Amino acid sequence: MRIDVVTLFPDLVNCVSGCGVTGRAVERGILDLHCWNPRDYTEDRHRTVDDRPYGGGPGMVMKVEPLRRAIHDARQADTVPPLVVYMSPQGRRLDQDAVQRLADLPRLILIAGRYEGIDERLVELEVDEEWSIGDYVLSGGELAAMVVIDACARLLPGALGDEDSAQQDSFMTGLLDCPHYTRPEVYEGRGVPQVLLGGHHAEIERWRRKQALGRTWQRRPDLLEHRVLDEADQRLLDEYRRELAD
Ligand SMILES: NC(=O)c1ccc(NCc2ccccc2N2CCOCC2)nc1
Repeated sequence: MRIDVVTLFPDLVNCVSGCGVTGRAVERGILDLHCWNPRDYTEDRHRTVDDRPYGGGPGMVMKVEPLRRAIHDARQADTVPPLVVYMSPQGRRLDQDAVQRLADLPRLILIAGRYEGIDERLVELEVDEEWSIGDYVLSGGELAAMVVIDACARLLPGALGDEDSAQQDSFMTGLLDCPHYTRPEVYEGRGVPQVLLGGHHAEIERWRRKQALGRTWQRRPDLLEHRVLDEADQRLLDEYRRELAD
């Protein structure tokens, strides 16, 4: 998968290619990441990428032309047609299904805005979809773009070793994850659930599924609202709730 990011801070975005799952994906050639800086597409002496907003008001707005030229070069860098995504608080809320859809595409161009945002005519002319990583304001779109890059990279074949793919599955079920434990077996008087020490795999899987269902019901009931639990899951959830009552 190829991802191009249009950003005034390529050094920030390129951090993802230096470490972890994303770094390994880049190293393995699973993820092809490139940054394009609108400041390199200015023609004035001061390399101006922003200007004052029409209608007045605080802050500055990113100019169309430098962004447009950067996007044009990003598009031309590969024959594969890209989906152009603008990261903004006004975008649709990103969730795992949306990430899976983006990760299945051969190419993405992510636009990271700064200042108070970008000129609306750039959005009209170049942007296919607007996405938000959550209802909060960041100083720029770069961190949102890096979230998209990370979330997509994990889904690319070969990016996760087997040891991680189990982690992937638990989130793919649309449920919250179960608790995790590792050595020491007792820490400040707190032990590990006995079932995890017994090596009985069916029992362990059952316990993990029950914890995932129970925690989802307790913390994010909205995730269960549109979900019909099969009989086995419903029984596990009932058991979890009974144990809570004890
Ligand atoms: N939730 C998100 O995905 C998210 C994404 C970007 C972002 N910021 C960049 C930005 C992009 C577009 C418009 C405005 C802005 N902002 C610029 C700085 O000033 C505030 C407005 N913030 C949050």
